[in-house]
Amino acid sequence: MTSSTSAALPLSAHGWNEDRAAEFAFYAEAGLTPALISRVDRGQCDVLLADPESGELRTVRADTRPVGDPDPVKCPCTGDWAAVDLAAQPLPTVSALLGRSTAIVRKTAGGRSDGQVLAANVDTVMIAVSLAADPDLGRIERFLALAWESGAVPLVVLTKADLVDDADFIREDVEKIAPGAAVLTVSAETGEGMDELRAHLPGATALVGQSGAGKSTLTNALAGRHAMAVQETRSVDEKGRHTTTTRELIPLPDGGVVIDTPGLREVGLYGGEGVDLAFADIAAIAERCRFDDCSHRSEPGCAVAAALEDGTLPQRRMDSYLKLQRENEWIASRSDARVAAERARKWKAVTKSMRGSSSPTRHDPRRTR
Ligand SMILES: Nc1nc2c(ncn2[C@@H]2O[C@H](COP(=O)(O)OP(=O)(O)OP(=O)(O)O)[C@@H](O)[C@H]2O)c(=O)[nH]1
Ligand SMILES: [Zn+2]
Repeated sequence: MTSSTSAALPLSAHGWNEDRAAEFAFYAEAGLTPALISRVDRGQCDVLLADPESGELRTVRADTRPVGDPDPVKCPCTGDWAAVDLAAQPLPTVSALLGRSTAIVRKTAGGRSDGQVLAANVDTVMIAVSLAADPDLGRIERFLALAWESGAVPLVVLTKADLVDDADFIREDVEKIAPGAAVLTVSAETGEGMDELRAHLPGATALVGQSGAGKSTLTNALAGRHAMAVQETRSVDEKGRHTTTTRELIPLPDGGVVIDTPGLREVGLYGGEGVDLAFADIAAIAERCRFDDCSHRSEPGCAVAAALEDGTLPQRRMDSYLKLQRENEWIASRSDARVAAERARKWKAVTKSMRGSSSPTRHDPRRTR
């Protein structure tokens, strides 16, 4: 066993594995320590690491400025694995980030087309939905698209089952809009469904959902301690103050981690295949269309139109699919425009520097090389 893996031993229960150790070997030679980012603030973060002396898991404050990036998606985020220089003064520094196995990326709130990483390296994205109000199917579909796109496995958890009599009926409705994902009902209050939930959560889990959905309550139940503050009143469901204000990673006593995220009001998608995965049932129907490139508008032999007609595919779900697809296309076109603008800017800089270095023997830049 190399010193870098033995030093990281307590981290093995929380996601450190051979792939990460192999990627880290380079940094181990430079004397850096492997660490898991548990929360990020402006310019600094908390990391979990194995204390080099005692071998115990310990939280350390570190400077993140060396790994800052103009692209917010590349900035350090909760769940990232990092190489930390513990000897740096006045504060340990994060010298590098390891590659991410998964990342939950949403479009930043507001009109901009930047991405924002909610959590990195999670195996499961747990979508918490309160049973205290009628579930908003469109919103769940949106969260599912975000979850599928992350590369992790989505899991829908209907919370506060103690408040309703028809939890199982609601679960059946939600299962219909969540192809490929498990849907569970739980109550943190009575403990109902909690064992089944635990069985679904090996490894790293991120909790997403609206404010008041019960994410922090679930995090505390899973952690077996009061790790996160919980809303005081129960009447604020679906609106109300946001209790959780930062994304926080909590190591679980039996291994694995949970990342609690603040309630999300706006969940803009950030492109990719997530929408198609979330609506795999529609893709399956479309395979039966007569034409391979059927637009499902007016073509003869359109299986999607037939499914809408006979009600096997609800119009609401089709509309939701088209809406999320359009949103994704908009983001894709925006990032294409951004790439083109970036390229133009670089080209301008290159030609400018060529002009600046003009000499009597200057060549036509198009003909050099
Ligand atoms: N009856 C009942 N109430 C619950 C249950 N789980 C959570 N609650 C209540 O729901 C409210 C919101 O719970 P939180 O855990 O703070 O919700 P959150 O999703 O973390 O909210 P933000 O931190 O704002 O994103 C609190 O008053 C909880 O006590 C449950 O299983 N049953
Ligand atoms: Zn069709």
